[in-house]
Amino acid sequence: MIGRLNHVAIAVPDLNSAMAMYRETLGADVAEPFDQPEHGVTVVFITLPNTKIELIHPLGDDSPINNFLAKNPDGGIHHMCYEVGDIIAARDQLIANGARVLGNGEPKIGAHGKPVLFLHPKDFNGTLIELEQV
Ligand SMILES: C[C@@H](C(=O)O)C(=O)SCCNC(=O)CCNC(=O)[C@H](O)C(C)(C)COP(=O)(O)OP(=O)(O)OC[C@H]1O[C@@H](n2cnc3c(N)ncnc32)[C@H](O)[C@@H]1OP(=O)(O)O
Ligand SMILES: [Co+2]
Repeated sequence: MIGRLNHVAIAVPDLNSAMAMYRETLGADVAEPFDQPEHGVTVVFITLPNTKIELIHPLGDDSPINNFLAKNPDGGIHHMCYEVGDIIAARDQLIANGARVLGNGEPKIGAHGKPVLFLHPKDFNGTLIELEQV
């Protein structure tokens, strides 16, 4: 069901210093930040030859990453995003197998303009999984 690794997301307490570290220290191709109010985060994409890194920072008081950053004040790996061909078929198969889909179960449009869903980290060895339909 899952295909390519679309991105690895890292929650960061300071977007500007994280961008500078990837751009200057690690020499990566770092894009400009953009707000995703539907998701409660500000996002910066970093393009690597084989995948992307997504720096995420809370946007608004009820950001879904607030608790994570409170527990991990230096930041940390927040989720992995895997590509799927049909997100509704993937969702229904996951639910049938007992996995918990977060939110109301309906895909939202993600940072690439494509439908995304999240799966509960407690069902996947402590890893929050994002699915993106490509
Ligand atoms: C724009 C977009 C895109 O790429 O297109 C994005 O990625 S948006 C990316 C941001 N959006 C999302 O993350 C949406 C989906 N996420 C959520 O709904 C939430 O963040 C949850 C995953 C339900 C966690 O919510 P919250 O932190 O408020 O709950 P909580 O503190 O009670 O956590 C419940 C348990 O899960 C653990 N936990 C929480 N976040 C975790 C994470 N990222 N990875 C691994 N474990 C995690 C906590 O430590 C806790 O375990 P213990 O009980 O053992 O302490
Ligand atoms: Co993501």
